[in-house]
Amino acid sequence: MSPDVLIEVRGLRSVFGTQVVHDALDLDVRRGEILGVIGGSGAGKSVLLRSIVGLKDPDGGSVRFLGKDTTHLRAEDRRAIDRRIGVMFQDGALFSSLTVLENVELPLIESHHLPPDLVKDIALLKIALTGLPPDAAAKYPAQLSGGMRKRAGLARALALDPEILFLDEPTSGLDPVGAAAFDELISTLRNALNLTVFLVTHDLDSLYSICDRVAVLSDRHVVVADRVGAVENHPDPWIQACFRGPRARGARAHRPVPPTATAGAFDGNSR
Ligand SMILES: Nc1ncnc2c1ncn2[C@@H]1O[C@H](COP(=O)(O)OP(=O)(O)OP(=O)(O)O)[C@@H](O)[C@H]1O
Repeated sequence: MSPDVLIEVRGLRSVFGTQVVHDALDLDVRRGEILGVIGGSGAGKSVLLRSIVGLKDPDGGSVRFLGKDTTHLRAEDRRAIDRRIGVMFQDGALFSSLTVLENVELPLIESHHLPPDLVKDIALLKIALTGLPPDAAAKYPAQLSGGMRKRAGLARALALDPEILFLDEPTSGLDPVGAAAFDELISTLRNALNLTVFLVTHDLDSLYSICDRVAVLSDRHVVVADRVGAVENHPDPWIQACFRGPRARGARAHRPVPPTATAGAFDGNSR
């Protein structure tokens, strides 16, 4: 396994009853990249994310994290890998009975034996990193806007200083300005914190503006994983329908010039 590959998925099979969601699925996640994962509704993007982060056992094949097969780990080794992974689910998946601060403190309390004051300081730092105002820390999730809840979910995903961040449709439900700001935040954090980002999305603007590579799920496997400029020319019918539509034309037209800092963070960034 190349040292540039952080996660290697090989021959993944995922089954629910009689439904085969993934079959012979291969995918590499390279260190430092923002990998966009797209596909039609029900193509298996979220199940793939859950399989990689250990929330669903593969029904076949393997998931390797830094060369280590994660499917047959002792609990202690699983916890060590979990500490290197941050996950932000679509709705933020915050505990409604806890404040934002308490939500972000929780993984720190569960994983480290740190003094309460230090836990609080680290959590407040993560909250600030995501651009939330200081008064958001004391609020409950129901008192926040959708965009603020997503930032709070991101702060919690960053709590343990992960190497790799998994984001499940982070811009869904945001207005275009809020979605663009969230994209920029992800790109900035990737560069500042040397993160690798696995981004499940339906948002074509995100693909063009921040993703180094795009993996397309169709027909139970990854049809192509490449720079967006190469993916959009792939002959797969779903890809053609996706990238030839009016929304893709709009996203391409607004493609920003990649910042030089982004280019430096990932060698393969050559959109
Ligand atoms: N726990 C589960 N039990 C049974 N079926 C499941 C379960 N989780 C997912 N599935 C099925 O697996 C398939 C893939 O689901 P998944 O959520 O990964 O799709 P997706 O590509 O993320 O879709 P969307 O873009 O709509 O969110 C769907 O048909 C879904 O119904």
